[in-house]
Amino acid sequence: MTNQMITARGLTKTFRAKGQEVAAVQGVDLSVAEGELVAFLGPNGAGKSTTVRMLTTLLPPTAGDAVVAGSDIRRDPAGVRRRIGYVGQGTSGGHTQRVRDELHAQGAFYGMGRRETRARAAELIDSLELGQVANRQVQSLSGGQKRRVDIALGLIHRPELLFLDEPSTGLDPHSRANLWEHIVDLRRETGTTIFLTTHYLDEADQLAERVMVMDEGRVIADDTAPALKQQLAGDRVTLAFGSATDAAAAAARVGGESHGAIVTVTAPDGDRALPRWIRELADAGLDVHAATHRPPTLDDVFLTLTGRSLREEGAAA
Ligand SMILES: Nc1ncnc2c1ncn2[C@@H]1O[C@H](COP(=O)(O)OP(=O)(O)OP(=O)(O)O)[C@@H](O)[C@H]1O
Repeated sequence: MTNQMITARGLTKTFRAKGQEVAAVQGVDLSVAEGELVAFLGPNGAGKSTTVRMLTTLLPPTAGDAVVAGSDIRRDPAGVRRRIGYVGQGTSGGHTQRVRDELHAQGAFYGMGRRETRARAAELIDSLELGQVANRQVQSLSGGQKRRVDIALGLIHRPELLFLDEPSTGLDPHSRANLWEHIVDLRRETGTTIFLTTHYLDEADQLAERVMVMDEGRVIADDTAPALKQQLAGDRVTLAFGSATDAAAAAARVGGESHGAIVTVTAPDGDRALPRWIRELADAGLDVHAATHRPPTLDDVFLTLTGRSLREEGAAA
């Protein structure tokens, strides 16, 4: 049987701020197996960071329990902290120390010996391609380099489980892609279990073996990205007609929606259904002038589940 690295049951956090209650996390159940790379996806304010802060023992839950890397978060928080790495949002913001010294200090913090710390720091500097900047002050680095230093700091004590809270927020697309490559490589080399939060759909889609979608304090979906897309969204097919009347008649036949002369329809195997629809509609005297087909995205999944688009919310934020 696979060992579980995280098991949480009924995890709940209610904040009281200015006389108001905020139900940030509402009874979350989750399991992460050893070696998995899981993305925790959701819009701003969904409760992702609050969940991670409870799992990493930075915040006591209002209710519920969790066992993380073999220790109970309430009974043995020190045990959890010893075995996990945590990279928060903007951890190494304004450090005046050099990269290498920062890593050495972190090793000492975890009680590692001098020789072991130095060897481990050198290894991480190498695998995260920080060699060129190892003697520079952290505060002088680019956003992408700083995030790689954050990850090295989180990994210095060889944790079994690494939490990355929005690792690529604020990075340009090139630096984000570069950071993902490093995360994937590290994972392949070390087998570290990784739990990352993100509100980037493509990040969750490309990086993670499993995606948990969170909204308004609850986990509303939990599966692989292809399974979520297939089960909850389906292919999106768009058909164009010569008139709104034709489109309305066609929509009724194929089970889609018409907007002016355009029909949109969602189907599990839209690519295969398309030629059949075109034939059947032509037989009924409804000429398809143009047709497009696109596979579903995680945003379609979120839209199906919540009626809202995560992409628009992300853009608004
Ligand atoms: N210390 C706090 N006091 C009061 N409310 C809080 C506190 N921390 C978080 N919240 C609220 O809890 C909810 C969940 O916040 P959380 O930061 O967990 O969301 P998130 O999914 O991580 O969002 P983001 O993607 O913006 O980081 C939000 O409504 C937030 O305003």
